[in-house]
Amino acid sequence: MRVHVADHPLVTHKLTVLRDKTTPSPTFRALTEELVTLLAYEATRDVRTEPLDIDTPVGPTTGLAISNPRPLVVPILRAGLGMLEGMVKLVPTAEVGFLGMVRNEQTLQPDVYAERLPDDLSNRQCFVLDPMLATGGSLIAAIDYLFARGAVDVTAICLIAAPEGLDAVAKATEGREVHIVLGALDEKLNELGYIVPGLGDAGDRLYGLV
Ligand SMILES: O=P(O)(O)OC[C@H]1O[C@H](OP(=O)(O)OP(=O)(O)O)[C@H](O)[C@@H]1O
Ligand SMILES: O=c1cc[nH]c(=O)[nH]1
Ligand SMILES: [Mg+2]
Repeated sequence: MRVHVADHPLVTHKLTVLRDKTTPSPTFRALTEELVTLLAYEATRDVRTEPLDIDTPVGPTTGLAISNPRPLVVPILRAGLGMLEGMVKLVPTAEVGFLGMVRNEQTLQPDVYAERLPDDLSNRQCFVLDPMLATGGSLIAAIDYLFARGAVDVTAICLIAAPEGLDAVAKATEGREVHIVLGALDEKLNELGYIVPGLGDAGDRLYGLV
């Protein structure tokens, strides 16, 4: 598993505002979208492309285009939905699938309550969006879904991760092509399974519902 932690002052600045408990939902949503765009730049570094011949007003040249089959972007509901617009702004030709998951707050195990993905993902590059990688249970379940359908590689974009969750994902996905792009790698998980210092419950902060 390849992990990239963004080391850029713009990312850290925006994350600092996001973490602040006084930041209201509208600002939180705007910053989440801006952050995913910055992280997507790194996450799409290995997106598959093919040469494309075009004519500029001055003459012919060969550029490149994102190859078919198009990349699949999969936000994990709810909180991952806050990252979708930022991602598709950068990769407008991507297809979008959805996975709805909620972590049981007692067992910390993810429950899948919605799934809308293409049946056949063979030869597809997939980009999973979820702001928080805590125990890793939700991301492991999402990655398992995608590989079970034939995905060839999966890149997850997360704003914040805990070291415990990152280790769990690395173990569970050994031997598979999995990349993780993070805005920050935090200190630890607390006894309730929240990332410390983290930003609290990302879904609640985005959408204000419990
Ligand atoms: O790594 P894990 O321990 O699995 O925790 C991370 C998950 O928790 C949050 O979702 P949550 O279950 O709160 O659902 P929500 O997005 O609807 O708030 C977050 O968006 C991840 O999906
Ligand atoms: O810190 C955490 C852990 C899981 N889910 C969140 O939204 N935040
Ligand atoms: Mg939540």
